[in-house]
Amino acid sequence: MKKETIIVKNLKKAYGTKIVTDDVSVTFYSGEIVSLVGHNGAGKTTFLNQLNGTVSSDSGTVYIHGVDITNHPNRARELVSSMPQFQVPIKGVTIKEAIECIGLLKGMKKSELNKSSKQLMDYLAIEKWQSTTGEKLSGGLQRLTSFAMTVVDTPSIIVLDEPTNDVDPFRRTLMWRYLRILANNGATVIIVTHNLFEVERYSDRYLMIDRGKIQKDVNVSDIKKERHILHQVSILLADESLLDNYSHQTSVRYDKFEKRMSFSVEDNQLQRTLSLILEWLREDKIISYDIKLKSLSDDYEEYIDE
Ligand SMILES: Nc1ncnc2c1ncn2[C@@H]1O[C@H](COP(=O)(O)OP(=O)(O)OP(=O)(O)O)[C@@H](O)[C@H]1O
Repeated sequence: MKKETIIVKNLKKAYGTKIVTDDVSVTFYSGEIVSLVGHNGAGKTTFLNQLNGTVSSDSGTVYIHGVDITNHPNRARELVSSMPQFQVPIKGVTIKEAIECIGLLKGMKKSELNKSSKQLMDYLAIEKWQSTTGEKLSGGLQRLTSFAMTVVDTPSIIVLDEPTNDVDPFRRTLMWRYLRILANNGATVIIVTHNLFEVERYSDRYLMIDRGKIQKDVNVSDIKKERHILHQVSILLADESLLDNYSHQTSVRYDKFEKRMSFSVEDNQLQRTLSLILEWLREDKIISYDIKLKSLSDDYEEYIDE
Protein backbone atom coordinates (compact mmCIF):
# COMPACT_ATOMS: atom_id res chain seq x y z
CA MET A 1 0.00 0.00 0.00
CA LYS A 2 1.16 3.55 -0.80
CA LYS A 3 2.36 5.50 2.24
CA GLU A 4 1.22 9.13 2.64
CA THR A 5 4.22 11.42 3.10
CA ILE A 6 2.85 14.95 2.51
CA ILE A 7 -0.72 15.94 3.32
CA VAL A 8 -1.78 19.43 2.20
CA LYS A 9 -5.14 20.81 3.29
CA ASN A 10 -6.81 24.07 2.21
CA LEU A 11 -3.47 25.81 1.66
CA LYS A 12 -3.65 29.49 0.76
CA LYS A 13 -1.19 32.22 -0.12
CA ALA A 14 -1.75 35.72 -1.47
CA TYR A 15 0.62 38.54 -2.33
CA GLY A 16 -1.42 41.68 -1.69
CA THR A 17 -4.71 41.12 -3.48
CA LYS A 18 -3.27 38.45 -5.79
CA ILE A 19 -4.21 34.93 -4.69
CA VAL A 20 -1.34 32.65 -5.68
CA THR A 21 -2.20 29.39 -3.89
CA ASP A 22 -5.96 29.04 -3.78
CA ASP A 23 -7.31 26.53 -1.26
CA VAL A 24 -5.09 23.64 -2.39
CA SER A 25 -5.63 20.18 -0.90
CA VAL A 26 -3.55 17.25 -2.12
CA THR A 27 -1.71 14.20 -0.79
CA PHE A 28 1.68 12.92 -1.96
CA TYR A 29 2.94 9.37 -1.44
CA SER A 30 6.24 7.58 -1.05
CA GLY A 31 7.63 6.06 -4.22
CA GLU A 32 6.06 8.52 -6.63
CA ILE A 33 7.39 11.16 -9.01
CA VAL A 34 4.83 13.96 -9.34
CA SER A 35 5.22 16.79 -11.84
CA LEU A 36 3.62 20.20 -11.42
CA VAL A 37 2.75 21.73 -14.79
CA GLY A 38 1.02 24.95 -15.80
CA HIS A 39 1.48 28.38 -17.34
CA ASN A 40 4.05 30.95 -16.22
CA GLY A 41 2.82 32.61 -13.05
CA ALA A 42 0.31 29.81 -12.28
CA GLY A 43 1.68 29.43 -8.74
CA LYS A 44 3.85 26.29 -9.06
CA THR A 45 7.03 27.69 -7.50
CA THR A 46 5.12 29.35 -4.68
CA PHE A 47 3.40 26.06 -3.85
CA LEU A 48 6.73 24.20 -3.93
CA ASN A 49 8.25 26.80 -1.60
CA GLN A 50 5.30 26.48 0.78
CA LEU A 51 6.16 22.77 0.98
CA ASN A 52 9.83 23.39 1.72
CA GLY A 53 9.13 26.10 4.29
CA THR A 54 10.76 29.02 2.45
CA VAL A 55 7.41 30.72 1.77
CA SER A 56 4.94 31.09 4.63
CA SER A 57 1.27 30.21 4.11
CA ASP A 58 -1.66 32.47 5.00
CA SER A 59 -3.87 29.55 6.06
CA GLY A 60 -4.25 25.80 5.68
CA THR A 61 -1.89 23.03 6.75
CA VAL A 62 0.99 20.96 5.40
CA TYR A 63 1.99 17.80 7.24
CA ILE A 64 5.23 16.13 6.18
CA HIS A 65 5.91 12.73 7.75
CA GLY A 66 3.32 13.75 10.37
CA VAL A 67 5.05 17.06 11.22
CA ASP A 68 2.99 20.27 10.91
CA ILE A 69 5.41 22.37 8.88
CA THR A 70 3.14 25.38 8.40
CA ASN A 71 3.68 26.17 12.07
CA HIS A 72 7.25 24.81 12.13
CA PRO A 73 8.87 25.90 8.83
CA ASN A 74 12.35 25.11 10.16
CA ARG A 75 11.36 21.44 10.31
CA ALA A 76 10.36 21.62 6.62
CA ARG A 77 13.88 22.71 5.75
CA GLU A 78 15.18 19.58 7.56
CA LEU A 79 12.63 17.21 6.03
CA VAL A 80 12.63 18.48 2.44
CA SER A 81 15.58 18.62 0.07
CA SER A 82 15.10 21.42 -2.47
CA MET A 83 16.59 22.37 -5.78
CA PRO A 84 15.70 26.02 -6.47
CA GLN A 85 14.61 27.48 -9.82
CA PHE A 86 17.65 29.72 -10.07
CA GLN A 87 21.34 28.86 -10.14
CA VAL A 88 22.96 28.33 -6.75
CA PRO A 89 25.80 30.75 -5.95
CA ILE A 90 28.96 28.62 -6.21
CA LYS A 91 31.49 31.19 -7.42
CA GLY A 92 35.00 30.13 -6.34
CA VAL A 93 33.76 26.70 -5.20
CA THR A 94 34.39 23.49 -7.17
CA ILE A 95 31.62 21.02 -8.02
CA LYS A 96 33.06 18.49 -5.57
CA GLU A 97 33.35 21.06 -2.77
CA ALA A 98 29.81 22.33 -3.37
CA ILE A 99 28.31 18.83 -3.19
CA GLU A 100 30.36 17.83 -0.15
CA CYS A 101 29.66 21.06 1.71
CA ILE A 102 25.91 20.34 1.50
CA GLY A 103 26.45 16.72 2.54
CA LEU A 104 28.35 17.86 5.65
CA LEU A 105 25.62 20.41 6.51
CA LYS A 106 23.10 17.59 6.24
CA GLY A 107 25.11 15.57 8.77
CA MET A 108 26.66 12.96 6.48
CA LYS A 109 29.85 11.22 7.63
CA LYS A 110 32.99 12.15 5.65
CA SER A 111 33.58 8.60 4.31
CA GLU A 112 29.95 8.10 3.34
CA LEU A 113 29.91 11.57 1.73
CA ASN A 114 33.08 10.94 -0.33
CA LYS A 115 31.60 7.75 -1.70
CA SER A 116 28.19 9.24 -2.41
CA SER A 117 29.50 12.40 -4.11
CA LYS A 118 31.86 10.37 -6.31
CA GLN A 119 29.09 7.95 -7.30
CA LEU A 120 26.77 10.84 -8.08
CA MET A 121 29.32 12.74 -10.21
CA ASP A 122 30.05 9.48 -12.10
CA TYR A 123 26.33 8.79 -12.57
CA LEU A 124 25.65 12.29 -13.91
CA ALA A 125 28.80 12.14 -16.07
CA ILE A 126 30.21 15.37 -14.58
CA GLU A 127 33.26 13.89 -12.83
CA LYS A 128 35.74 15.47 -15.27
CA TRP A 129 34.66 18.95 -14.05
CA GLN A 130 34.77 18.02 -10.37
CA SER A 131 37.66 20.45 -9.69
CA THR A 132 36.26 23.32 -11.80
CA THR A 133 34.91 26.31 -9.90
CA GLY A 134 31.34 27.55 -10.29
CA GLU A 135 32.01 30.68 -12.38
CA LYS A 136 33.76 28.56 -15.05
CA LEU A 137 30.87 26.09 -15.40
CA SER A 138 28.28 26.20 -18.19
CA GLY A 139 24.63 26.80 -17.23
CA GLY A 140 23.83 23.10 -17.63
CA LEU A 141 26.75 22.02 -15.43
CA GLN A 142 25.65 24.47 -12.75
CA ARG A 143 22.15 22.90 -12.84
CA LEU A 144 23.69 19.43 -12.54
CA THR A 145 25.79 20.59 -9.57
CA SER A 146 22.71 22.01 -7.90
CA PHE A 147 20.90 18.72 -8.56
CA ALA A 148 23.76 16.70 -7.05
CA MET A 149 23.78 19.01 -3.99
CA THR A 150 20.06 18.30 -3.56
CA VAL A 151 20.21 14.50 -3.71
CA VAL A 152 23.65 13.68 -2.25
CA ASP A 153 22.19 12.46 1.06
CA THR A 154 19.46 10.32 -0.65
CA PRO A 155 16.63 12.37 0.89
CA SER A 156 13.11 10.99 1.31
CA ILE A 157 11.28 14.17 0.19
CA ILE A 158 12.72 16.04 -2.80
CA VAL A 159 11.29 19.10 -4.51
CA LEU A 160 12.91 20.42 -7.69
CA ASP A 161 12.09 23.57 -9.63
CA GLU A 162 12.73 23.13 -13.37
CA PRO A 163 15.80 20.93 -12.71
CA THR A 164 16.52 19.92 -16.31
CA ASN A 165 16.56 23.45 -17.80
CA ASP A 166 19.81 24.05 -19.74
CA VAL A 167 20.89 20.41 -19.33
CA ASP A 168 21.71 18.38 -22.47
CA PRO A 169 19.35 15.52 -23.48
CA PHE A 170 21.79 12.79 -22.37
CA ARG A 171 22.27 14.15 -18.84
CA ARG A 172 18.55 15.04 -18.53
CA THR A 173 17.82 11.35 -18.93
CA LEU A 174 20.42 10.57 -16.27
CA MET A 175 18.78 13.04 -13.86
CA TRP A 176 15.32 11.48 -14.36
CA ARG A 177 16.74 7.98 -14.00
CA TYR A 178 18.45 8.96 -10.76
CA LEU A 179 15.15 10.34 -9.45
CA ARG A 180 13.46 7.06 -10.41
CA ILE A 181 16.04 5.14 -8.36
CA LEU A 182 15.29 7.39 -5.36
CA ALA A 183 11.52 6.97 -5.84
CA ASN A 184 11.90 3.20 -6.15
CA ASN A 185 13.64 3.32 -2.78
CA GLY A 186 10.62 5.11 -1.28
CA ALA A 187 11.28 8.83 -1.87
CA THR A 188 8.57 11.32 -2.80
CA VAL A 189 9.77 13.45 -5.72
CA ILE A 190 7.91 16.63 -6.74
CA ILE A 191 9.08 18.51 -9.82
CA VAL A 192 8.05 21.77 -11.47
CA THR A 193 8.63 21.50 -15.21
CA HIS A 194 7.41 22.83 -18.53
CA ASN A 195 8.69 19.80 -20.42
CA LEU A 196 5.53 17.77 -21.07
CA PHE A 197 7.40 15.07 -22.97
CA GLU A 198 9.53 14.39 -19.88
CA VAL A 199 6.48 14.48 -17.62
CA GLU A 200 4.76 11.80 -19.65
CA ARG A 201 7.87 9.72 -19.98
CA TYR A 202 9.20 9.84 -16.45
CA SER A 203 6.50 10.91 -13.97
CA ASP A 204 3.91 8.76 -12.24
CA ARG A 205 1.45 11.58 -11.81
CA TYR A 206 1.02 15.22 -12.76
CA LEU A 207 -0.88 18.12 -11.28
CA MET A 208 -2.01 20.83 -13.69
CA ILE A 209 -1.96 24.14 -11.82
CA ASP A 210 -3.81 27.20 -13.04
CA ARG A 211 -4.45 30.44 -11.13
CA GLY A 212 -3.29 28.84 -7.89
CA LYS A 213 -5.62 25.84 -8.09
CA ILE A 214 -5.01 22.21 -8.97
CA GLN A 215 -7.19 21.86 -12.05
CA LYS A 216 -6.20 18.28 -12.86
CA ASP A 217 -4.60 15.48 -10.87
CA VAL A 218 -3.78 12.70 -13.32
CA ASN A 219 -2.02 9.33 -13.10
CA VAL A 220 0.17 9.18 -16.19
CA SER A 221 -0.61 5.46 -16.61
CA ASP A 222 -4.27 6.43 -17.10
CA ILE A 223 -3.39 8.61 -20.11
CA LYS A 224 -1.39 5.71 -21.48
CA LYS A 225 -4.40 3.40 -21.13
CA GLU A 226 -6.78 5.96 -22.60
CA ARG A 227 -4.63 6.66 -25.64
CA HIS A 228 -4.98 3.11 -26.93
CA ILE A 229 -8.41 4.13 -28.15
CA LEU A 230 -7.71 7.72 -29.19
CA HIS A 231 -5.46 8.86 -32.02
CA GLN A 232 -4.61 12.51 -32.50
CA VAL A 233 -4.80 13.71 -36.11
CA SER A 234 -3.22 16.99 -37.13
CA ILE A 235 -3.51 18.32 -40.69
CA LEU A 236 -1.89 21.37 -42.28
CA LEU A 237 -4.44 22.71 -44.77
CA ALA A 238 -3.71 24.09 -48.24
CA ASP A 239 -7.40 24.56 -48.94
CA GLU A 240 -9.31 26.02 -45.97
CA SER A 241 -12.67 25.16 -47.53
CA LEU A 242 -12.07 21.60 -46.26
CA LEU A 243 -12.83 22.95 -42.84
CA ASP A 244 -16.45 23.75 -43.81
CA ASN A 245 -17.31 20.05 -43.76
CA TYR A 246 -15.89 19.57 -40.27
CA SER A 247 -16.11 22.80 -38.28
CA HIS A 248 -19.53 21.84 -36.85
CA GLN A 249 -17.95 18.83 -35.11
CA THR A 250 -17.11 19.73 -31.54
CA SER A 251 -13.94 17.64 -31.43
CA VAL A 252 -12.36 19.56 -34.34
CA ARG A 253 -9.99 22.36 -33.38
CA TYR A 254 -8.58 24.84 -35.90
CA ASP A 255 -5.55 27.06 -35.49
CA LYS A 256 -6.04 29.76 -38.12
CA PHE A 257 -2.49 31.12 -37.81
CA GLU A 258 -0.88 27.78 -38.53
CA LYS A 259 -3.83 26.65 -40.75
CA ARG A 260 -3.79 23.43 -38.73
CA MET A 261 -6.87 21.34 -38.11
CA SER A 262 -6.72 18.75 -35.36
CA PHE A 263 -9.11 16.21 -33.93
CA SER A 264 -9.08 12.80 -32.31
CA VAL A 265 -10.43 9.58 -33.75
CA GLU A 266 -11.16 6.22 -32.23
CA ASP A 267 -9.59 2.98 -33.42
CA ASN A 268 -12.54 1.99 -35.58
CA GLN A 269 -12.49 5.31 -37.54
CA LEU A 270 -8.77 5.37 -38.16
CA GLN A 271 -8.69 3.55 -41.53
CA ARG A 272 -11.46 5.68 -42.99
CA THR A 273 -9.77 8.87 -41.77
CA LEU A 274 -6.46 7.79 -43.30
CA SER A 275 -8.12 7.09 -46.70
CA LEU A 276 -9.68 10.56 -46.63
CA ILE A 277 -6.35 12.17 -45.75
CA LEU A 278 -4.58 10.39 -48.62
CA GLU A 279 -7.29 11.54 -51.00
CA TRP A 280 -6.87 15.17 -49.81
CA LEU A 281 -3.13 14.84 -50.22
CA ARG A 282 -3.52 13.67 -53.84
CA GLU A 283 -5.92 16.56 -54.50
CA ASP A 284 -3.42 19.05 -52.97
CA LYS A 285 -5.97 20.11 -50.37
CA ILE A 286 -3.53 19.49 -47.53
CA ILE A 287 0.20 20.09 -47.15
CA SER A 288 1.08 17.57 -44.47
CA TYR A 289 -0.43 15.46 -41.72
CA ASP A 290 0.54 13.46 -38.69
CA ILE A 291 -1.27 10.87 -36.68
CA LYS A 292 -0.08 9.90 -33.23
CA LEU A 293 -1.32 8.47 -30.00
CA LYS A 294 -2.81 10.98 -27.61
CA SER A 295 -0.14 12.60 -25.44
CA LEU A 296 0.02 14.87 -22.44
CA SER A 297 0.63 17.85 -24.76
CA ASP A 298 -2.77 17.19 -26.38
CA ASP A 299 -4.34 17.03 -22.93
CA TYR A 300 -2.70 20.36 -22.08
CA GLU A 301 -3.88 21.98 -25.35
CA GLU A 302 -7.44 20.73 -24.81
CA TYR A 303 -7.38 22.24 -21.32
CA ILE A 304 -6.22 25.62 -22.70
CA ASP A 305 -8.94 25.54 -25.38
CA GLU A 306 -11.60 24.90 -22.72
N1 LIG B 1 7.54 37.44 -3.53
C1 LIG B 1 6.53 37.76 -4.32
N2 LIG B 1 5.90 38.94 -4.22
C2 LIG B 1 4.85 39.26 -5.01
N3 LIG B 1 4.34 38.45 -5.96
C3 LIG B 1 4.93 37.25 -6.12
C4 LIG B 1 6.05 36.83 -5.32
N4 LIG B 1 6.40 35.58 -5.71
C5 LIG B 1 5.56 35.23 -6.70
N5 LIG B 1 4.69 36.23 -6.95
C6 LIG B 1 3.61 36.20 -7.96
O1 LIG B 1 2.86 35.02 -7.75
C7 LIG B 1 2.44 34.48 -8.99
C8 LIG B 1 2.87 33.03 -9.06
O2 LIG B 1 4.29 32.98 -9.18
P1 LIG B 1 5.08 31.58 -9.24
O3 LIG B 1 6.53 31.91 -9.33
O4 LIG B 1 4.63 30.74 -8.12
O5 LIG B 1 4.52 30.99 -10.62
P2 LIG B 1 5.06 29.74 -11.46
O6 LIG B 1 3.86 28.94 -11.83
O7 LIG B 1 6.14 29.03 -10.76
O8 LIG B 1 5.61 30.47 -12.75
P3 LIG B 1 6.84 30.09 -13.78
O9 LIG B 1 6.39 28.89 -14.56
O10 LIG B 1 6.91 31.31 -14.64
O11 LIG B 1 8.08 29.86 -12.98
C9 LIG B 1 3.02 35.36 -10.07
O12 LIG B 1 2.03 36.27 -10.49
C10 LIG B 1 4.14 36.09 -9.37
O13 LIG B 1 4.35 37.35 -9.93
